[in-house]
Amino acid sequence: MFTSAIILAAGSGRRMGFDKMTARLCGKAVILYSIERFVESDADEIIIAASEDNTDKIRELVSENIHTDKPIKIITGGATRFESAVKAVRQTSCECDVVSVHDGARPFVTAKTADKVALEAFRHGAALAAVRAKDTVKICNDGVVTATPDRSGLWLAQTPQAARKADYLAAAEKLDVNDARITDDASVMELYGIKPFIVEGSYDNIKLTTKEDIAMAEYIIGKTGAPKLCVGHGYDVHRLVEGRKLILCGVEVPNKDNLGLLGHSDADVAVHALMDAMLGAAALGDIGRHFPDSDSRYKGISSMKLLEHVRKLLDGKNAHVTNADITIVAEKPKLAKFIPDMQRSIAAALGLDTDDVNVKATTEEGLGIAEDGIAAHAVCMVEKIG
Ligand SMILES: Nc1ccn([C@@H]2O[C@H](COP(=O)(O)OP(=O)(O)OP(=O)(O)O)[C@@H](O)[C@H]2O)c(=O)n1
Ligand SMILES: C[C@](O)(CO)[C@H](O)COP(=O)(O)O
Repeated sequence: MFTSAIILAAGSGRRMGFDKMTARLCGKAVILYSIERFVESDADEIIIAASEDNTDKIRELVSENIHTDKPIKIITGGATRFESAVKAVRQTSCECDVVSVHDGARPFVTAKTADKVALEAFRHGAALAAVRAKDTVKICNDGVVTATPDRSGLWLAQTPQAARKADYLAAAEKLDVNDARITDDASVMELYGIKPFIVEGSYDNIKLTTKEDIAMAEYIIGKTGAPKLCVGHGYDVHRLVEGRKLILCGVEVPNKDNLGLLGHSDADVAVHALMDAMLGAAALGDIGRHFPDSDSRYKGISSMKLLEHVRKLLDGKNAHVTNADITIVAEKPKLAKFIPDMQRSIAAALGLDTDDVNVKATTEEGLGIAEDGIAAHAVCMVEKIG
């Protein structure tokens, strides 16, 4: 069974008041929670329907945070949820048997529920995650109750909602995208004549619709494992010699004395200190252990490449840097005018805002090690989830 997961992120967030897909929830963009669960699931590919306004940001979030061989495609959604879903289904692989549509606004789906819904859709034609109604439900007209349906048969629909691709497309052909009865994918299948199978979901699989839902989502994250904050510190020194490039925080610093730092890699002492701080916070050792100078693969390598690798090591532990502060200790050359570029370079490498990265330079008043070399200290905060 080939399953295509579709994550809907093309809504306008009108009731929330801002784009909820790219907003951060405990430090992580909302859309990333669902993408990670579908990467973990048995789905064979992921199609994200984004809006014209959030496509670039979502593309950036995916490329910086999601490391998988699973194909991920980002398409432009439509004016309604149904239209976005249909556009995405049309972009699935020709091998696809089952399409499983999920609201990007439901960050707490689990891979297990996603797999169960897809499997039951393959067996029964359509399936959805849902929970039993806990409250008594009233049907009203003109402000007065006209009926109280039997609660034992009432379920609250969640996502994912899945169907066989061929049936979903055939149903879409027959239906009007603006049909007010279509509030979810299960109703598409019902109107087509297929009875969706219910997979009992979790009350935690809430949809972020209004601002109050954010507080609930933070509570759920706390319940399932509050993010733990860990601090890390790194320190490094390299000797200054003639005839090498001087690279600091990934930025080349030209200088009249033609001085650069000596080392097995490009000897970017500031990035080395930062990597040690990150590895320290995540209890992953130090750069000597991960990139030994006896290994020829690292000869002359850009330390920014090593930083990319360290970031992936942290991702593997569900750990993300939330801010970094680097102090470069150098008597020469003067570094002030290069600092904004250094901050931008580190922020881009770590997927942070430039406001979350600080680089500063100081001397040792001619009293210390910085006479013949450059040293760097770095501290960073790392948030570990789960
Ligand atoms: N044209 C649309 C409308 C909605 N959605 C997606 O469908 C899901 C459920 O929609 P909802 O919670 O209503 O999101 P919004 O449409 O963004 O919210 P609002 O109705 O308040 O504008 C969300 O993941 C949303 O991004 C979509 O992909 N395309
Ligand atoms: C699909 C859904 O999440 C099931 O509960 C819901 O119907 C989406 O509704 P919205 O009007 O797009 O918020």
